[in-house]
Amino acid sequence: MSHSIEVRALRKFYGDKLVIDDLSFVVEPGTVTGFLGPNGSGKSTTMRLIVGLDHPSSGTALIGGVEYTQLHRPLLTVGTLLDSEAVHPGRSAYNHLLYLAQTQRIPSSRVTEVLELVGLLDVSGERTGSFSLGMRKRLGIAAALLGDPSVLILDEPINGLDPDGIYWMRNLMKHLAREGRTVFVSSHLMGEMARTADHLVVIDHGRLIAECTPDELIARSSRASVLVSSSDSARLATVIQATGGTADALDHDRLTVRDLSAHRVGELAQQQNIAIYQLTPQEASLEEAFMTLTHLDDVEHDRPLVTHSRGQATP
Ligand SMILES: Nc1ncnc2c1ncn2[C@@H]1O[C@H](COP(=O)(O)OP(=O)(O)OP(=O)(O)O)[C@@H](O)[C@H]1O
Repeated sequence: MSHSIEVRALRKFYGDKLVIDDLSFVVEPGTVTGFLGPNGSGKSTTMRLIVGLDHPSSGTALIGGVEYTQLHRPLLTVGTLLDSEAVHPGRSAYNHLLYLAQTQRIPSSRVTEVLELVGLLDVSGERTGSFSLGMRKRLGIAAALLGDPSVLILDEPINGLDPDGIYWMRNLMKHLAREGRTVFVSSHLMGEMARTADHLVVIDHGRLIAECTPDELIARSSRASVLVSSSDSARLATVIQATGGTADALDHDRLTVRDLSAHRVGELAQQQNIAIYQLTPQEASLEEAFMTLTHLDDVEHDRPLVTHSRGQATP
């Protein structure tokens, strides 16, 4: 059975500092949900609250309707890869996983299975202290998958991986979601999230600012633009500005135009007898959309971009 993650009116104070501020969102099974936010916005804290490593000041974080600490054998429901997870450097990969398996009465045959799944079977007898960052991440994923859980909570799993490792992790997360699992993953790498995530939860200063698909976030961005190369950039820029657009020179014959469509720019150039060499709509990247969203003022943050009905689940 698959479980969703449901965060409701979550607040967390550290001393008198409010770090998580009335945060609510839902993560559904069968999807990779990216958890985005600037440094210090509260992603790791939220994940720690979900898995009971810290207590909320108020509000709830439920997995399949119950708190993590109420789960009887948690590794069978939730697999985690959190930054803080430490592995004893003197222990072999196999023994590390075997120890974890024994704490939850998971058969040792599963240890071999997950080692094979993450590509560490050949080095499973080696001490983890000699492992590269990529190998340690794979070992962390193996530990997360040990109990064949329906929910995976992964904090920055891609950070520090080489291109092969990123490709492997991306496909693994998609595969796990296709199997019907709930995959909740934080990342700083917007390009990766655009390729991997079906849904996004975006926070800033501990508050929800968007719960939507990557495409919806990009559509919200005001950074969409048109790249124009022409025979007279300076004159075209003047006309564009007089018509309500903005035009920034990229170099002597190219402009980046905002707030006017490519169609309109073409018409204006024709009216002015300016030759157009190139006219290309530029879709904002997820990174640009994210920058736009996280630089909105507080008033606009009071109206988060929630385009999915799961954001309105019952309290
Ligand atoms: N145990 C703690 N005691 C006091 N403050 C804390 C504690 N843990 C986190 N914080 C503060 O809470 C805020 C959110 O931190 P958190 O690590 O959750 O953010 P993050 O979004 O995961 O950041 P990053 O992307 O840089 O990892 C930060 O201001 C951090 O300093």
